Amino acid sequence: MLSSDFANLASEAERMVSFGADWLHMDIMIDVNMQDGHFVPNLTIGAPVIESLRKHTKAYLDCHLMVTNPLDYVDQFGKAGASGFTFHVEVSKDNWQELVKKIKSNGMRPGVALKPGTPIEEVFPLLEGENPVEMVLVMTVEPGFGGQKFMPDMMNKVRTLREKYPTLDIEVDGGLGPSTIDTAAAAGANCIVAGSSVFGAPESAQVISLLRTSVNKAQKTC
Ligand SMILES: O=C(CO)[C@@H](O)[C@H](O)COP(=O)(O)O
Repeated sequence: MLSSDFANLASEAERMVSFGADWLHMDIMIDVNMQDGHFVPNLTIGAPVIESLRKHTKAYLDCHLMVTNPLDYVDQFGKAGASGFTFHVEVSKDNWQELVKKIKSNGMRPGVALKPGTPIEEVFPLLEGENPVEMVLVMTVEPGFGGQKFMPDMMNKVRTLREKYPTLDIEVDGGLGPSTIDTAAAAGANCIVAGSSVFGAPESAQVISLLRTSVNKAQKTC
């Protein structure tokens, strides 16, 4: 939803659901009380906006927390009605087990994300054991802004994940659209985040349908 009209978020959400979106991907960029800056060079929305939006939609709110201390936000987002809570592995190597437990106890689905420069091996521990994350978000752009160019090199990460974890939900995020979806789907991605290619299209519903068809051809959708 980063590409949507934030002044009309509820109606934009309803519009995308009516066009066939399965999930609404919410880019959360809200580091506060940070001495050393922010996890990403941008600010967007926080839990109060999720709480307001939840009053207008039953859609799955797939929250991607691009923040330095995700543990600080779990309770807020759970109470606000978030469906998925995806944190970054770069800032949770020491406390991901606590994070996953807290996310689940708040009724949300835990996911882990990684930036383009982070090796895929860094998420493997979070997929093992009795309390694993349930989705991996492979960033295909540097997080912080929509409308950037898809990074095809990230598909090696998706292929590696798909081979190792055949039933895992693998989400890709950044520069996905009609010209890049087949590459991502063929690599094994089954959850597709698309902002500017959908919101910027004259026929958004057609783009959503094209994305889904490509993934269905390659494998099942998430
Ligand atoms: O998390 C991010 C950006 O930080 C992504 O969700 C982008 O917002 C995707 O936008 P498009 O590349 O699809 O326009």
